[in-house]
Amino acid sequence: MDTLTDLAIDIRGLRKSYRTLRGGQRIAVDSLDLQVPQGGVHGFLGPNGSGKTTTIKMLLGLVRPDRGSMSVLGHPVPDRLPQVIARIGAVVERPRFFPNFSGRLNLELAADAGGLPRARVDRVLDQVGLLARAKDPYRTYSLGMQQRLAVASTLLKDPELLIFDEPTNGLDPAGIHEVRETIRNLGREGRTVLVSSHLLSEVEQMADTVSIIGKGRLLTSGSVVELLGARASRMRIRVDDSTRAAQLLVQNGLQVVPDGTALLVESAGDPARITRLLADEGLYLRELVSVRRDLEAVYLELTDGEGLSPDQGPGIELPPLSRTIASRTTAKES
Ligand SMILES: Nc1ncnc2c1ncn2[C@@H]1O[C@H](COP(=O)(O)OP(=O)(O)OP(=O)(O)O)[C@@H](O)[C@H]1O
Repeated sequence: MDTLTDLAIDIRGLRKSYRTLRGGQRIAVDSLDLQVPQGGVHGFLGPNGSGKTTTIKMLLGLVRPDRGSMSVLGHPVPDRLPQVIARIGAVVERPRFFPNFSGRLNLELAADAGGLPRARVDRVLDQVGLLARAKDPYRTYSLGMQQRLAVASTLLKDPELLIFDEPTNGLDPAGIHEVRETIRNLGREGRTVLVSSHLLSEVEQMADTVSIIGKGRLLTSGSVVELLGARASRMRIRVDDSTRAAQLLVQNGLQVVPDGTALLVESAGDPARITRLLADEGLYLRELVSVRRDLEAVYLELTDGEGLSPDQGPGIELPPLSRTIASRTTAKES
């Protein structure tokens, strides 16, 4: 995401406020910066009410921003939206299809309405894995299938950029899996997909890059690997004499933080080195756990911070790791 031309979406300083019933003001989106690189799946993450839908609606010209600039595929929007809309497919609200018509007929009608060739219908049904059920009435489709039909209808015009607002909301695990796979495949085809969600684990599984927002502001963004990798080599160790162990590790150039009765070793590298350093001094590990930072932990740290005050700008530093999930190698020597 380096140069402007690499960006599918570029949002700067976007703001939208709504009037409340009591005559006050609710800021839905507040000085938001969002850069989405071209190609692949970009997760747009934030808790409920953090401004994702409002942002997406502004991008699509459905809601007028108070201020800020937006460009999509190199065109400033909303001014140049008519020039670029044919290259964008979006599913923002629950799609409406005729319940008694088949999936195929529904798409044929959508193709006719959009002036698109009916010949594309079977191709897009195949892309979302619905070809085998194309003849069945829409009302017999599961929620996951209904959502995939909505995705198929956006694919009719073969868009470069796809925008999905919480596409797995209300789906059961099987439906979530189907929709997730469909989205992943679209990213692999080289399209750009912006997908909003409040579910980190879900985005972690389908996104290449991610932006996390809270209270209408960007908290952090980057590749999923970068965000997860930042503290990937942190280890939690437990020994009987943790004071001596900490001194020894620090003397050997390692950064050590107390964690209850355990010690956290930053950038620990090869666990064998720690094991050896300690054992050479007669300190034996009771436990060694590698602590992997997953997106869920990053998200919790950043948004848990509902204490985030309105004047805190974008790109705040990640706070120290207070919650860690995952673990998984436990070596015991005693
Ligand atoms: N039309 C509106 N009138 C007044 N307030 C609104 C309107 N639309 C959104 N809001 C408020 O703006 C804030 C952001 O809402 P938005 O729907 O964009 O968040 P979101 O991140 O998409 O959340 P969710 O996942 O729950 O939809 C919320 O406080 C919401 O109540």
